[in-house]
Amino acid sequence: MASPECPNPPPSSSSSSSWDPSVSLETVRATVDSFAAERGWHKFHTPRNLMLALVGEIGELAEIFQWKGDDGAAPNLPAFTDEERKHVGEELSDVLVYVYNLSNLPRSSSTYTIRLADRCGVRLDEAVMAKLKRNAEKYPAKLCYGSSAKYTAYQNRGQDEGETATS
Ligand SMILES: Nc1ccn([C@H]2C[C@H](O)[C@@H](COP(=O)(O)OP(=O)(O)OP(=O)(O)O)O2)c(=O)n1
Repeated sequence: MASPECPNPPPSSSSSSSWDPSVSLETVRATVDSFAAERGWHKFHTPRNLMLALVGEIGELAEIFQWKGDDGAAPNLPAFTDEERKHVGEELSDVLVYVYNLSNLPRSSSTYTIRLADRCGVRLDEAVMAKLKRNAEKYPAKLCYGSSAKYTAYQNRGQDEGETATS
């Protein structure tokens, strides 16, 4: 039986951004897995620690949206500066990285992360690859192997030893 016609059909897509198909979620997962292995960090990436890290990154994301109001945080983020928009992409990337490490979490969590980026007009495919590169620079394997300390703990030591651990 034919389905009844919708009187006001929605537009087929409201998407303002796109996704490079060469950046797959498997690329993100595998890159983070190598990143953790090269630093001896699998022992820190327990479900408990990843869940807490995920909540922390969602808090950082929420902070950028705080006080913007409904209109300011409408699709494509009209009240956000370019810097804030870039920051949204970075925090969404961290959320995606941690959600995807918690592979037992419902995949709807990554769906919401990707959908949110799309509605913000943020290219999450580009942002997440840039953030993964940045993470590797911030946490030089030689300096942080086997340690769960924040990158700020290596900054001075890195300069002394000719390594980079930039903020
Ligand atoms: N033990 C760790 C530490 C970091 N990361 C990765 C996942 C995130 O993508 C990013 C998080 O790094 P930071 O904890 O340094 O947090 P931020 O990048 O948000 O830096 P800041 O808190 O200075 O804004 O690095 C990880 O996988 N495991």
